[in-house]
Amino acid sequence: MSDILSQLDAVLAERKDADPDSSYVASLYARGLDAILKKVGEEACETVMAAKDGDSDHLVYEVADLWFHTMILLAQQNLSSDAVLQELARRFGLSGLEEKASRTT
Ligand SMILES: N=c1c2ncn([C@@H]3O[C@H](COP(=O)(O)OP(=O)(O)OP(=O)(O)O)[C@@H](O)[C@H]3O)c2ncn1[C@@H]1O[C@H](COP(=O)(O)O)[C@@H](O)[C@H]1O
Repeated sequence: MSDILSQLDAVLAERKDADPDSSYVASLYARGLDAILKKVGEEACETVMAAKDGDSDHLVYEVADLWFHTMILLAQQNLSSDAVLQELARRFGLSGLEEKASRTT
């Protein structure tokens, strides 16, 4: 299923050259970083509210919106979901409690 992330990454990269009037993603790029960050913040709040509702379909819908907008943020910063997947892979199997205890700062 992570294939959809790489397919979407490819679309998000293509949209950098697209007409903002013909693409939602291109319109967000055109509005700039602050507009993208505002959408990420809104979608994070909507995710919290959906979780509190206890409606699992609604929660999945809102998390999809949040992932989508964070992927736009990564693309705008010349990154992709692959960097995040690699970071999660690096952490895999590393206990969060042990990692916290090993921090020097
Ligand atoms: N996955 C998505 C996706 N998820 C959500 N959205 C859009 O994100 C927008 C913001 O969602 P909201 O629920 O906040 O809606 P809203 O309140 O009306 O939005 P705003 O007025 O605040 O912008 C809506 O227009 C949704 O349709 C998406 N738009 C596009 N994609 C993917 O991105 C691809 C490229 O899209 P375009 O750039 O539009 O061609 C598509 O083929 C899809 O694969």
